[in-house]
Amino acid sequence: MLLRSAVTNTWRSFNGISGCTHCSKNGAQTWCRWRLQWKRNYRLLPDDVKSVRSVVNPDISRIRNIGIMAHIDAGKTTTTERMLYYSGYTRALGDVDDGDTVTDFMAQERERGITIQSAAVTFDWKEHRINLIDTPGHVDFTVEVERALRVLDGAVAVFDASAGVEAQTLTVWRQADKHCIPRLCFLNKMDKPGASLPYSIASIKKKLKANPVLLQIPIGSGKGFTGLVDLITNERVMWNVKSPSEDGRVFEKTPLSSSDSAELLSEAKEARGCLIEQVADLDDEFAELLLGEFSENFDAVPCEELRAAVRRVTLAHKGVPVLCGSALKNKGVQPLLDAITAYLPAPNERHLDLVRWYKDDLCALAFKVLHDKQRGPLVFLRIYSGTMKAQSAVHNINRNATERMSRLLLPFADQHVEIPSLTAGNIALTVGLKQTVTGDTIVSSKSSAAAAERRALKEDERRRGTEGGEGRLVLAGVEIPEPVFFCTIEPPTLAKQADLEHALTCLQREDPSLKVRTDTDSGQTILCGMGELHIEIIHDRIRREYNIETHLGPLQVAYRETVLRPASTTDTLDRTLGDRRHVVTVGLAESVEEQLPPDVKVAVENGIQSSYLQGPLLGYPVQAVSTTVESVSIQSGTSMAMVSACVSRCMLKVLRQAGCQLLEPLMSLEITVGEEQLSAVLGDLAQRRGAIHDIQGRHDNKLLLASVPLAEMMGYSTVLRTLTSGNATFSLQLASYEAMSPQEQSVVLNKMAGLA
Ligand SMILES: Nc1nc2c(ncn2[C@@H]2O[C@H](COP(=O)(O)OP(=O)(O)OP(=O)(O)O)[C@@H](O)[C@H]2O)c(=O)[nH]1
Repeated sequence: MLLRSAVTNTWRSFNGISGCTHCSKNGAQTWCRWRLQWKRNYRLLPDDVKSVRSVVNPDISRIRNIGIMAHIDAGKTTTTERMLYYSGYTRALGDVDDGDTVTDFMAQERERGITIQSAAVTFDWKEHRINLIDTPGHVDFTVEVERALRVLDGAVAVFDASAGVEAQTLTVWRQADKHCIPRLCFLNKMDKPGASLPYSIASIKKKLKANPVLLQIPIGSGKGFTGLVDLITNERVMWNVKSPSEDGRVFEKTPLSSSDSAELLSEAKEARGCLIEQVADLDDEFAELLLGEFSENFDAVPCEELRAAVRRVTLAHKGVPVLCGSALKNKGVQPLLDAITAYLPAPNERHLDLVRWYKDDLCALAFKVLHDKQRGPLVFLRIYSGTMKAQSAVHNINRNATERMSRLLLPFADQHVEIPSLTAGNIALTVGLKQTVTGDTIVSSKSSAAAAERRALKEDERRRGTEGGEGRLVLAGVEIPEPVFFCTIEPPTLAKQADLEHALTCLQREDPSLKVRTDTDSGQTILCGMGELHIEIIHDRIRREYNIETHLGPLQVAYRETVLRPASTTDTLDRTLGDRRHVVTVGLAESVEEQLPPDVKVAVENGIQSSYLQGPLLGYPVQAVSTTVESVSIQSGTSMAMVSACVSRCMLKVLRQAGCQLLEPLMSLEITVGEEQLSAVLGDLAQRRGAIHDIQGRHDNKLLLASVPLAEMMGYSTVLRTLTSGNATFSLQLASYEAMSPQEQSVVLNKMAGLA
């Protein structure tokens, strides 16, 4: 608390001062005040880190559940670290490159300088509670982003201002669109020589099809980037104040005046004029105000009105405010925090249909599970309605199970603060929920779920014709994409198999994109993941966290299978088990599914679905095939399991008749590379069956857009590093599954059969 008041005082003493040591006539006096302030701060710094215990349940209108999302390396973690520091929760500025950040707390994150797990941090900023989730930028961890977005009310998209919109930004932007999440853009890395505001704005318009609303313009560029003009207030915000630690906490905010350069004044005037006009175009209330009271001088419109209009525009998804700065050089983060509280919505401004059935009863969504060796599974929950209390029983609708929650915690990166209760709008961390997994809906009791069901039914009756059913009481879960890579995993000795299985079960609870199965032929355990890095990290975690040295088999591509032509067939299964004879005949071709009794229909569907899981060619999942049921005849006494078995056998037969073919994952690839190395990269891609779609200029670099089969991309990061002496970056994303040519397919088949 002491630290907080010191920070506020420091800021206040500079806010509104018309000069400082570098630019004012009364510099000496300012310098003195500044020195005094710093002395005071320094005395307070060592022990006075704020405690989240101070405010536990803020008013819902003052909560912001915010995600930070971007392409890899745009600076999300660095920005988050600054936020924690300026809001007074950390003593020192964490640095990704030094491996001492708060949010990247896993050993692998610190070593590699990347975010793997989304971390939730709670802090307050100017009377607002901010629950912030720093999400990974690497495509292998897209599921983490999806889980976070599911429970957020707003997001900050961070960009490298020298690169504009990059491949993964586009993916996370679309994810945010799907969840209707209002956003802000932060153009980071303005200190880089190639940073460009116009380029970034143009790429936001072109690639994201968004409507950027520019709220700031930078002052200086590259190394000379020293501050920005706040177009809402028409103030100059400068970080060139010399401070003992250069940590960016001290900055100077002064109204633009005639002492500023004519160039800056004219640039700011033009940008502010554009902002006012743009907001008036997007918001009728603001347009009316302008045309009424301020028709003579638009510029005189009060900044509060402009700010309120920008907020309405943001919440209505008509525009996206754009701010700029340099997190690494400690510039622009405090105004970003102000913008989060000013423009992004509070939980009660987002509307979820389902929540109204629960009224004031508890309704929460589990969006992440962490496995803690001492405390067991820790479940992250977003509370949508009601209150969550420690030491209470809760009901999991998806599992139809009542569980006891022992403790309730506020998540503070890898540290957790215990609290007695938490209200709607907050993000909680619970201990004791052993059955709950990602995507489950938690309510206070079975009877509260029943009461919600009655309310929903009543509403259905009133509206008549509205779809009812079980689904309406559970919150939508998280979509998990299918893995593209797999490999075998073996423990060092058979005695360790059980430990390995336990480790994999725990890791799967944490990470729904990790799939584990047993190969039916070899009995080997198979790990399936989203990419090379994903599998590498899992391997590493098993070693470090569970102390098991496992051996991974070669990484293999997860192909798919499909059919070449239509086919139909029938099959009869006649089997006597004990004293019971089971006889079933199935014909697969034309649909008569509607006429099947419900239990038979389920059994037939099970048989069809199970045969889709393993195609006849190499046992890969079958896709892009539709099966219709022509006839089913069942002798009395036949079990439904036998019906499913007969359907599966018939499916295998019909799929073989239809002739199967392999589909391979085709990736879209983006490479940023210097002009001199471009030809080497192109030559290499040609050998990888790559198709080049476009080569664009990006400052001094080239941006190469291509598609390449995943099978050709193993170990590509090392190859690219060697080819370009480390001067290129790339990103890879699954685009589609494409049919392989007969020659390529036979290479794969021979390889699998051990012939090549
Ligand atoms: N020049 C410059 N570099 C920055 C800035 N912000 C971050 N960086 C550097 O960019 C690199 C990536 O920063 P991170 O904060 O880890 O980026 P991230 O988006 O969290 O990365 P992932 O979590 O791995 O996706 C690090 O080397 C940072 O030091 C900035 O404002 N200017």
